[in-house]
Amino acid sequence: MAPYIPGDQIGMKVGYSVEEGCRDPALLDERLPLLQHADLRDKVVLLRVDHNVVKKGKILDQYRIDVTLATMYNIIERGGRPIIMTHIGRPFDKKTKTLTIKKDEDSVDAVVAYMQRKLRIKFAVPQFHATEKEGILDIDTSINWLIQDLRSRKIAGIYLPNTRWFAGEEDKGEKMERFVVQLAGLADVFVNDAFGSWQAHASTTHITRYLPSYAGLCLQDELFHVKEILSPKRPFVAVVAGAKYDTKIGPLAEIYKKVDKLLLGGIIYNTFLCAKYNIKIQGVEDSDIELARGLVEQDKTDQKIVELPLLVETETLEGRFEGRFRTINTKDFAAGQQYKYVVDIHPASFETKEVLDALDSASTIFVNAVMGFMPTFWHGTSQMDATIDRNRSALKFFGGGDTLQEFKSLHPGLYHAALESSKYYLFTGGGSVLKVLEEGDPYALPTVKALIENGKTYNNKLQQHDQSNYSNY
Ligand SMILES: Nc1ncnc2c1ncn2[C@@H]1O[C@H](COP(=O)(O)OP(=O)(O)OP(=O)(O)O)[C@@H](O)[C@H]1O
Ligand SMILES: O=C(O)[C@H](O)COP(=O)(O)O
Repeated sequence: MAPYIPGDQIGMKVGYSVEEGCRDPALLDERLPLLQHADLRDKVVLLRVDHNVVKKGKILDQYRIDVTLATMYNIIERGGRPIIMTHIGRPFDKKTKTLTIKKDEDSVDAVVAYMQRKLRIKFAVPQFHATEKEGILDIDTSINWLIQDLRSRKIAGIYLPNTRWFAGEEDKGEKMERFVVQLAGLADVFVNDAFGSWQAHASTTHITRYLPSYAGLCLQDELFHVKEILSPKRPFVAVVAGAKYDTKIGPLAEIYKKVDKLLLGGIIYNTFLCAKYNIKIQGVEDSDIELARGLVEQDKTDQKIVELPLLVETETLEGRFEGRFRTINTKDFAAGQQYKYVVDIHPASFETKEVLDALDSASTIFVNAVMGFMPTFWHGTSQMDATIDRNRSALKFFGGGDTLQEFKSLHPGLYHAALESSKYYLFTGGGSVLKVLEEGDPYALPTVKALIENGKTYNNKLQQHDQSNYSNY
């Protein structure tokens, strides 16, 4: 406890301040411009968050929203007026190059409704004209009406439509430039609080070229904690599974060098098995199998990948129908064989000696893993969570939108205990942690690098006033 002495006039103790619960910003790289250092009074603040928690129009786990509320409170308490934005899902199909807006599935409405219920304040969501295959081409000037209401405090905030509904968000050329300039024109300051959204897109990275930009409080926390797995206590085991093969196979090769053991699941594992055993699994693309060959070669000598031997094969993705799914064993794989969809790791895989040895002896475990096709094939993920929890002494880091969401829905008690436990840390982004592990440096994430570059340009100096009042947020 420290005495709290208000102003200069009184000069005596009239209360005390509680030190606990505030992170010391000095523990972060000093090149990173921090929200605490921004001048926010009467400024419109464009805040990028990762509220990518909506599945088919519903929120399954609010964690990623809740951890950004401190940043929102900080902005509003210091006189800023927020325009919030997030991506939801992957509406742009890289293969067909079409952007499909599915209002019932990937709009921000469920997030806005949740925040309004939670905070009892009102947000407005602007509507823009969308084309059929390219999404929204322009932010039109009708938004100025909402900005007027925002400045005059008639509304508490503006929440933009899904950033990936905009043609410029993932573009690399003119459409991106146009979108970024329009976005920047809405605000005075940019704050990035989206640790999970590491990909260099318009609203995460390019926007920093046009506005003074700062790291939000959630991003700061995540950068602080991710350092802990860059120098892990060994043995270090990573479990990587799920669906995002395209963005995760690259980092995996580097991560392989850094771990002692690696367990794979989901589409990533299917692809690896196709490359290793020269088999075919329905839905696994030949081009992806080629990308996995490097990992197979690497593992012939280093033997770090612990095989989960029993898998679940199904004839249909429509459901779990008796007689239409079966257990298969990697021991039976022979070159040239063809399998239907492989949609889960059989729970018994986690009872084999090799797997138990790896997980029970680990001192650090990183989990970015949904083992099966959800919500139907959940059994492998459930067993994985339980097996990992048996190791009471290891530091356990879970990261990823779906990873956390499934952890919560399959083991609600354990999930809530993990939130409070010093042996667990839950990251909002799984792909981001993989990227940090690949780069070996949290400040090398493209989004974070952009903030640092911006700091040099705008020379975001800590103001005396802000330092005394806000450096302990
Ligand atoms: N064998 C499989 N076949 C098809 N889909 C699978 C399979 N295994 C897992 N999945 C799907 O993978 C998805 C989760 O993967 P994803 O890579 O998005 O993980 P994540 O935890 O959200 O990480 P990140 O935060 O990096 O996105 C789930 O929707 C699940 O249904
Ligand atoms: O869920 C996630 O991992 C983040 O929101 C990032 O999503 P992305 O991999 O589609 O960029």
